[in-house]
Amino acid sequence: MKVTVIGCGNLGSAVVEGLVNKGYDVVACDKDEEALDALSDGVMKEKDAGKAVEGSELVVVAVKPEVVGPVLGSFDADDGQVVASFAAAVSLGYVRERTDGRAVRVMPNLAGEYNEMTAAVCADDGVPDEVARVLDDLGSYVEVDEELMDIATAVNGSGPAFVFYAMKAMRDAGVEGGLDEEDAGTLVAQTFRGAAAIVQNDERSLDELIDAVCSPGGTTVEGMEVLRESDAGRPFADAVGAAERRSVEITEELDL
Ligand SMILES: NC(=O)C1=CN([C@@H]2O[C@H](COP(=O)(O)OP(=O)(O)OC[C@H]3O[C@@H](n4cnc5c(N)ncnc54)[C@H](OP(=O)(O)O)[C@@H]3O)[C@@H](O)[C@H]2O)C=CC1
Ligand SMILES: O=C(O)[C@@H]1CCC=N1
Repeated sequence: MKVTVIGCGNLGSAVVEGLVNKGYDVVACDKDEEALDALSDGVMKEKDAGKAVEGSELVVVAVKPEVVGPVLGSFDADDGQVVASFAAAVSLGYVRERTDGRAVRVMPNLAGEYNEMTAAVCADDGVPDEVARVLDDLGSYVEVDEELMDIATAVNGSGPAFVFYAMKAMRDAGVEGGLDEEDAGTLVAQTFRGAAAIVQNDERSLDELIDAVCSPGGTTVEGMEVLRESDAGRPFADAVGAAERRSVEITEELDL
């Protein structure tokens, strides 16, 4: 399957590389030559969006929200092509009005590069097969009503940054305690990965899993007391709330 990705910055390049990993024919389009040069050799590179979308079943638009309109105006899609906006705050209706292709709104994240992304998707008549296949190959997806895209953006689009912040705090504490920075980084990264694997495979709730780690009279219970007393979950919830509000605000400010 041929996929065109327009906008190959932080997010678009991750999507391109994730698709290359899975053997897709990928056409990368960016106005910035350096962004194209940084991509894998197997990728077709094209600066002109009109040429880049020719023959592609799926066109991914991964530019900043304010550039989505001009980009959609720079190529003609037909109704046999799917045009998926991967931009925050850009409504499905905004895309639909600017393309003859089938419009889809996706909120992805940077883990697409390693085929570990999860995405939230909304579309008019269910998720088109082309999008379902690509998102499955990049990781996984959930279909949500459009009114939930702002909170989904905060949770899974912005989410990796919040997780990196928590990881940094734990790594730095490890270094402060005497661990080598690289060793601490390895321990923290695999701890997050392992914890995620448990959550994805175990039927116990998050609270039950916390209890499973807390041996009576042991070490974890002391750490959990610190987290609970300082209500350490609150700033994370507030961060998600702030990101959600900003998503709504961008849509309103730019009439997207
Ligand atoms: N970064 C992330 O983790 C996530 C981002 N997103 C969404 O992805 C989109 C892109 O974000 P991000 O990758 O961070 O942004 P970047 O600025 O890193 O990437 C955007 C790229 O698009 C290029 N570009 C701008 N105008 C055009 C054009 N007319 N034609 C082709 N390419 C163009 C930019 O070039 P130049 O730099 O020269 O302007 C740049 O290389 C945003 O809408 C964002 O909401 C969604 C989820 C996660
Ligand atoms: O920060 C942003 O606006 C984009 C959308 C989600 C992640 N990055």
